Formats: sequence, structure tokens, C-alpha cells
Amino acid sequence: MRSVSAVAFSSSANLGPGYDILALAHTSFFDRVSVREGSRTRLFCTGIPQEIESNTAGRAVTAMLRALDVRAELEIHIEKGIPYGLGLGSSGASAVGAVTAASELLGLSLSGEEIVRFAMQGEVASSGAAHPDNVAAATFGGAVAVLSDGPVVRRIPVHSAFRFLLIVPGQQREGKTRLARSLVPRAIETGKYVRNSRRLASLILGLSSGDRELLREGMNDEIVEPSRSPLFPFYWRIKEEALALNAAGVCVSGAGPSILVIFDERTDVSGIERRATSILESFGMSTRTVRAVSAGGAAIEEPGIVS
Ligand SMILES: Nc1ncnc2c1ncn2[C@@H]1O[C@H](COP(=O)(O)OP(=O)(O)OP(=O)(O)O)[C@@H](O)[C@H]1O
Ligand SMILES: N[C@@H](CCO)C(=O)O
Repeated sequence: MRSVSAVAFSSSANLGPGYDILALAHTSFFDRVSVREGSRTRLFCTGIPQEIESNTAGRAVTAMLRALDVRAELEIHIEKGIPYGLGLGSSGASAVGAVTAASELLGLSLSGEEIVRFAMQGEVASSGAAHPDNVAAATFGGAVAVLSDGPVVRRIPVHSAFRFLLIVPGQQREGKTRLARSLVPRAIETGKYVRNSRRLASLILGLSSGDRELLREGMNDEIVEPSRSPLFPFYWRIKEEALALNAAGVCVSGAGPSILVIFDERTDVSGIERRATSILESFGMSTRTVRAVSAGGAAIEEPGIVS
């Protein structure tokens, strides 16, 4: 019985003002999803729901089969390498890995944007919303912008000077993204919209050109992050201290609580790791820090490759 495996990396969505628009795939963690044909569609995983429609991978694959009118019963094995409920795109990566592997197994030759279209349906299982950003980054790799509901996705070049630090608090909360999305205001003042839009432009230009001042200014958000502050009260202190230690940019990773720091050779990364650990300790939390680079997109694993 042929089995196909795919790997999909962790990601940080929003990047400050890019709510549901921008995301960055990084090498911090990855999921591996293996798919083979079976007698009935089943999920094999631990720690996350095993009911098809409650798991982002199962929901995404069944959405794909239904949309393409493909008759298949699939056994989906999920090896969770990305800790979930922490803002690292864990739910999205599983969906992308499952759709990528199933497409290969069934010879569907889906495009990247078609993979995103189905994988984002999977996100309804985790957050109640089909947000496309994490799955776009996990599919295409690097930094991405989702340009329309099509979805139309384009990669944003990331200057080689930039590296990434993930600060991961020991604070997993069930349904965190669903709650975080409920806190986002439904209406905003025009001035906030204009300032955030300017930052979005600065962020994209700074990330691709290597202009750290544009990036630092761009990675600020006065709409979504403040509305979610109660979920990560430690964030603002860590951000302030990381910028003082010359970070090139700091934001909440996705819906949090993890924090993404973009750094270069001018940044005191070890100092940021120490200060963040101390601040989180004062909140009674453990800390995990991971240094990473831009990750590639979802990839089919060749049989026999031991990773
Ligand atoms: N395949 C899956 N992988 C991870 N979580 C899943 C999966 N399927 C369903 N879930 C559920 O989704 C929730 C985690 O998703 P959530 O969106 O809250 O966090 P995240 O995806 O880890 O981070 P973020 O989306 O903020 O980047 C958990 O409640 C988990 O049980
Ligand atoms: N854009 C989504 C990302 C979740 O990782 C949100 O912030 O709710």
C-alpha cells in the first residue's frame, strides 16, 4: 500500500499590522503528515482531535475531496512537531501537510493556491475561521502576502540579513485563536486604519530591502495586538526590551502568545533571550526560545529519507 509523506513548517502570521494578510514560515518546528488509502477515512494522531471534522488536517482533506468530487478513503497519520495553541501555525501546518500529501498520493497536481484554498478550510476546526495566512506561509514557504480571497498568494523576498527568534511562553490554552479573534474590533477609526496601512507598506519594504528602520517601524500594530493584550500581558515589556537590545522588529506571532523577534548582526539576541525568560518567569511561566531562518514550503518526502 503506497504511503506519501509531506513536511510543513511552523509559521508566524500577522507580523504586526498584517492581520490575516501576512505570514512567515520558519524552521523552528515542523509537522510530518503521511497519507495512504484505506477502508475508511481515519486520523492517527495524539494530543489533538481524532474526529475528522474537528481536526484541521481531516477537515481540509475532506473539503478537498468534496470540492474535486474525488472518491477516496484516506488514513492520515500526523506527527506533531509544532507545539499547538502557541501562535506557531501548528493547526495550519497539519492541514497543509495533509492536503499536500493527499494531492500527491491521488495524483491531483494541486497548485500552491489550490492547496491554500483547501487547507484554510481546515482552520475552521481550530479557530472557527478560514484564515489563510498561516497555511499560505506553510504552503509557499518564506514570507507571504495573501492578496485576495481567491486566494491569491505572493511571496515577499526576505533580506538575507534577517534571522528569527521565537519566544514561546509555557502557556497553552484550548481554543486560543478562536478567543483571540473574538477580541478583534469590528469597527475602527479611520486614523488607525491609515497608520496601520502605512506600517504594512513599511514592513514589506523593510523586510525585502533589508532597511531595518523601515522594518522596525512597520512591525507595529495599533488595532489587533492591543485588543488581544489580556491574553499576553507580558508582551509589551518583552517588546520594549527587545527593541532596546536592537531587535530589527518585534510582534506577536499569529494570535500569540509566542513572540517573533526579527534580528540581524546588530541585535543582542542572547540578551533578548535572557530578558524575555526573566520577564516570563515573573509571570510564573517557563520559556522556550528558538532561533530560526526562513523555511521552505511544504514538501513531499522521498521514501527512505531519514530526517
Ligand atoms: N492538526 C491539528 N494540529 C494542531 N491543532 C489542531 C489540529 N486540529 C485541531 N487542532 C486544534 O486547534 C487548536 C490549536 O489551534 P490554534 O489556532 O488555537 O493554535 P495554533 O494553530 O497552534 O497557533 P496559531 O493559529 O495562533 O498560529 C487546538 O485546540 C487543537 O486541539
Ligand atoms: N491571522 C490569524 C492568525 C492565527 O495564527 C489571527 O491572528 O487570528
